[in-house]
Amino acid sequence: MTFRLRAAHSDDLEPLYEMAKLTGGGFTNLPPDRTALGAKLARAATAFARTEDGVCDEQFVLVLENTETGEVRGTCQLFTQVGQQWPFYSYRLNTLTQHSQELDRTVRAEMLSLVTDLEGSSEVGGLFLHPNERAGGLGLLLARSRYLFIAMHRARFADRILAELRGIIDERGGSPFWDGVAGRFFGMTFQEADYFNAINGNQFIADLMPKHPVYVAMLSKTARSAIGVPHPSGRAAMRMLENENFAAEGYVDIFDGGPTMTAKTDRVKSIAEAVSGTVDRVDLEKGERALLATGQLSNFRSCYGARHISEDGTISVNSQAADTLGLSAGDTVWSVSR
Ligand SMILES: CC(C)(COP(=O)(O)OP(=O)(O)OC[C@H]1O[C@@H](n2cnc3c(N)ncnc32)[C@H](O)[C@@H]1OP(=O)(O)O)[C@@H](O)C(=O)NCCC(=O)NCCSC(=O)CCC(=O)O
Repeated sequence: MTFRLRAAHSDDLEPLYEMAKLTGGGFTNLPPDRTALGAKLARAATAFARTEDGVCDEQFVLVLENTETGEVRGTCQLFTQVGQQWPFYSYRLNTLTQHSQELDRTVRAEMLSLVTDLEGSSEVGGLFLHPNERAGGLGLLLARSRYLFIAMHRARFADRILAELRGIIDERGGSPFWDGVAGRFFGMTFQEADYFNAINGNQFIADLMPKHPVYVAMLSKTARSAIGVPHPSGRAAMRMLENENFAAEGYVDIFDGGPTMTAKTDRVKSIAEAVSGTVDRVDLEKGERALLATGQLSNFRSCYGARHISEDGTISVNSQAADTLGLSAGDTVWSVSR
């Protein structure tokens, strides 16, 4: 079976909707709502169509396609500049240390402070692979292809990049962090808020969120233990982010407490190691396993393959990858070791 990533277009609405229904909720970037997904695809079409360089508030959607059946089996997204239309709020976990001489006691209090520190960053998100295709390396293809896309369109992205991981959700679909923090100010369950959020965006959360720092010690044990902890199904995503040099630096989602991971864009491993070259031969038999990508914007496509980089910088690729990407000698290809 051969898989290829490509730019999403409006015909991908139904498969995206079918996948969105499988996420189990709380997955902000992939709501199971045709109107919201259609708007996302329209926004991506505008981003793919703009050819000037420079960072502005845009969003790209990519899909993973089985090249034999044409079926869409996975998706991922890139946001170039968060916090432009509305503030991008996060909770930052801070520590306040105080000392009493009379008691000879030092007390450390952890606090969650509402901040907009990450405003202006780029974001990767909406990573989803159909459950039947998991554990075979396709998740890595999906995630890492985005970094090749960034390397290939570097001027369209900011110098810092973030990824938000979904937080803990209990058996009833509730969020212990929501129940302990924001939920107290909204008069809504997490599921109601999640649904409203999927359809209308999360501005209402920012509007009604308490603006003062929250002392962690005053939260329930279940809310406390959800701070900065990813949903179990997000562990693979977290592992992949860590492998790319992203780190959790104390920022958590104001909604579900899930960790926000950040990195300097040029230090993301797959971006730093991505190289471009002109295709020499397309019949390579033995080479280094690699991710290969080609094409600009709406014509972007990527897949797994094999490469050999010659001393003059030209690159030979295996015939299957060349077929999958439609490559011939003289084309430009970007690659990174697998
Ligand atoms: C995240 C993906 C796409 C990953 O796909 P696969 O499970 O097929 O992954 P894979 O390619 O086989 O493996 C990727 C890497 O994760 C590791 N891995 C796999 N399962 C793991 C687990 N349970 N705990 C820790 N690590 C795990 C593998 O060893 C491998 O790392 P090594 O190579 O080191 O062995 C999928 O699991 C999925 O769709 N999950 C449900 C949706 C979801 O939670 N998406 C993330 C949302 S968060 C988001 O979108 C923001 C983050 C982002 O966009 O990057």
